[in-house]
Amino acid sequence: MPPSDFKRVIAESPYVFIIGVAGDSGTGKTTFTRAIREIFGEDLVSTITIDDYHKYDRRERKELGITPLVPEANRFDLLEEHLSDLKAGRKIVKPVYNHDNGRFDPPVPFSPTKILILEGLHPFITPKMRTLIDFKLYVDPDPDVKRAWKIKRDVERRGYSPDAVEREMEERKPDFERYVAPQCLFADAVIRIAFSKYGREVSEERNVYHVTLCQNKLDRSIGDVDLSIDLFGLLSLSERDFMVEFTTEDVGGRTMGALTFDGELNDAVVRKLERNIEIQTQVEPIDLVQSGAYLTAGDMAQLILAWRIINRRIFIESAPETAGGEQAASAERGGCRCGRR
Ligand SMILES: Nc1ncnc2c1ncn2[C@@H]1O[C@H](COP(=O)(O)OP(=O)(O)O)[C@@H](O)[C@H]1O
Ligand SMILES: O=C(COP(=O)(O)O)[C@H](O)[C@H](O)COP(=O)(O)O
Repeated sequence: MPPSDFKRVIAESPYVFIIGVAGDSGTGKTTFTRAIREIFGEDLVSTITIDDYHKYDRRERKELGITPLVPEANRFDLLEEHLSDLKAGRKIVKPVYNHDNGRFDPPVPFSPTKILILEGLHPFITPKMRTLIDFKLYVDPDPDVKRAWKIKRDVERRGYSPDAVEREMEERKPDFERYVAPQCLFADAVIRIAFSKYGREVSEERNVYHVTLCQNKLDRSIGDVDLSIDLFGLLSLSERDFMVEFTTEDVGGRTMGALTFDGELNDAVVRKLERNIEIQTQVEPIDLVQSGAYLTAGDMAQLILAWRIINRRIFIESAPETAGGEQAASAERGGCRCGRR
């Protein structure tokens, strides 16, 4: 497929490709989802947040003494129905949860786009949801990163006090461990985020993190992307600290390839890498360097993930009958999370 054809092929195909993004509150799901929308274009991508499918409003949850992490506090039957409709190209009328007041706004009409992102606490919780989702991502920041992100966001944008956020995080921990974390066993890719090894202030001031992308093996590669392309030569062009490492990691009993980045790359290096990916895959990679002269480790992980999602989408175009199957180990196996805590 010529590079420029990729978006046209998606736009013209009837297939609705669903990307699921799972993770705890404040782990970067919405931020990541926004980046994917920018990469593929607003006309092709829309997002559903699973918070809209809460069964109870904030006051009712308080009265019942349950957190939104408990599956029974959510309308997964309705969500399954809606996902099936959207996958079949049908419009839905979607509920809306309002984070400002903790209540529900009137439902809104929602039309399917060719790429649909489903993000929230439980996208992989039922077998049907797992079957409907084509690419599953689990975001897993270190507890100290998660704490810093969640406090900042909930204080600045949702009107909570830092103490209230900390208290809530503590209260939610058992339900997180029980109902949200095990979903990483179903993921095609897991993103782990730690503060930069070059210093926490580098993370806080320049948004540079130590990011590990754990991935399943590809269904079928659209060309082996050889990232070893004189990587040393490339990296020595970089004006700032940058590291890349490839290992394998145990993710709940599965061995996944783990690609770790930390630091920043300047645009000359990134353009060379992008060009190399383009030549090898025949898919035009997303132009990520437009936003600034430096690309962070997190941007780099997003680029690889976006390429991986494209790969899966092309695979489905060529073999639609194999799409959406159960791919990972059962969550019952071992009952562990991402195998690292
Ligand atoms: N990749 C990232 N780099 C830097 N900060 C991030 C990143 N992802 C999330 N954050 C911070 O964490 C906060 C919560 O992220 P958000 O995407 O709203 O989480 P979620 O949707 O999982 O609840 C954001 O407001 C932002 O401050
Ligand atoms: O856990 C989450 C998920 O949201 P997100 O992933 O967007 O943080 C929220 O706490 C609930 O949706 C309700 O929260 P509240 O009672 O605070 O409205």
